[in-house]
Amino acid sequence: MTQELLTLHNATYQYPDNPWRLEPCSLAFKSGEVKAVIGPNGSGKSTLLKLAAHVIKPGSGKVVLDGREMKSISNRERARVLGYLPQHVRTHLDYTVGEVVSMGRFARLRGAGFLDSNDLAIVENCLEQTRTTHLKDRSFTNLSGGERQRVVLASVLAQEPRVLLLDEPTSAMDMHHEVSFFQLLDQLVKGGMAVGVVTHDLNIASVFAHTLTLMRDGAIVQEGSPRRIITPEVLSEAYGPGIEVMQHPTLDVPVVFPAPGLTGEKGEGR
Ligand SMILES: Nc1ncnc2c1ncn2[C@@H]1O[C@H](COP(=O)(O)OP(=O)(O)OP(=O)(O)O)[C@@H](O)[C@H]1O
Repeated sequence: MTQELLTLHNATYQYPDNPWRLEPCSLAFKSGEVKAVIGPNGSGKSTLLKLAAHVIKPGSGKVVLDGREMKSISNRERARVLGYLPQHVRTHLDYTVGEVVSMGRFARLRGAGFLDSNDLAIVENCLEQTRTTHLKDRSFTNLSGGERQRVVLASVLAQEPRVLLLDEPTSAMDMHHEVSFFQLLDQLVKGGMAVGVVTHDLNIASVFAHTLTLMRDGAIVQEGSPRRIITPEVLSEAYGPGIEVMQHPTLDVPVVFPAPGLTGEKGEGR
């Protein structure tokens, strides 16, 4: 049975210096499910995820993690249940990949605060799962964008979270690495994790997500299965016209293309 591990109840948010506002949002991240949050630039996807991860706090409404209101949970407790990967991970400090992934264990360290053999085995396993073992001794700052994204996932997985929130985690990956990344998410949810992922790749979302949450202008406009959301009618509510949807040639899912003639110079006049 799917269990709601993280829920937003009419959560709103307004940045201090910006009239833009996240309208009351209610949604649940469930065990066994990948939920993709989609929508045009500036529609509020990252804000929604930051609220869910307690990086920012709701102006009204509430966020509940594993049955407890988020504001009553300590940072350490939260990090044992919830892993959050922001859109941009910046570091100027010269850590190795192994060190970056080991940092994911901090919320779970016991005793004197050193990694024991169990922690080290978990770090190795997270490197393997994300195919980054060969990068272990490299400096994190010298990695390519796609390599960094795999390493920060490894670090978040080292927390052993039950809920994983990922903001555009594959934006710098080539298509094969993107597919293996989503295959890993699929395995993780089969093991009982709840995953929320912001992505602009509607086709990868159609293949791997169980539910799509579509946003526009700071509000959730639709939620449902890929088959229900990936239609020209529903998508155009958020993205406007110029969308074509077809059946994937080998998988039983819809795929989406910009419609030539409506999307700029290349399509005009064809
Ligand atoms: N720190 C901030 N301070 C003020 N306004 C912000 C801040 N971060 C985001 N915004 C504004 O809030 C709105 C929603 O931004 P958000 O990053 O949630 O959108 P998004 O859907 O994730 O966009 P994108 O697809 O471009 O990443 C935008 O108008 C943005 O300019």
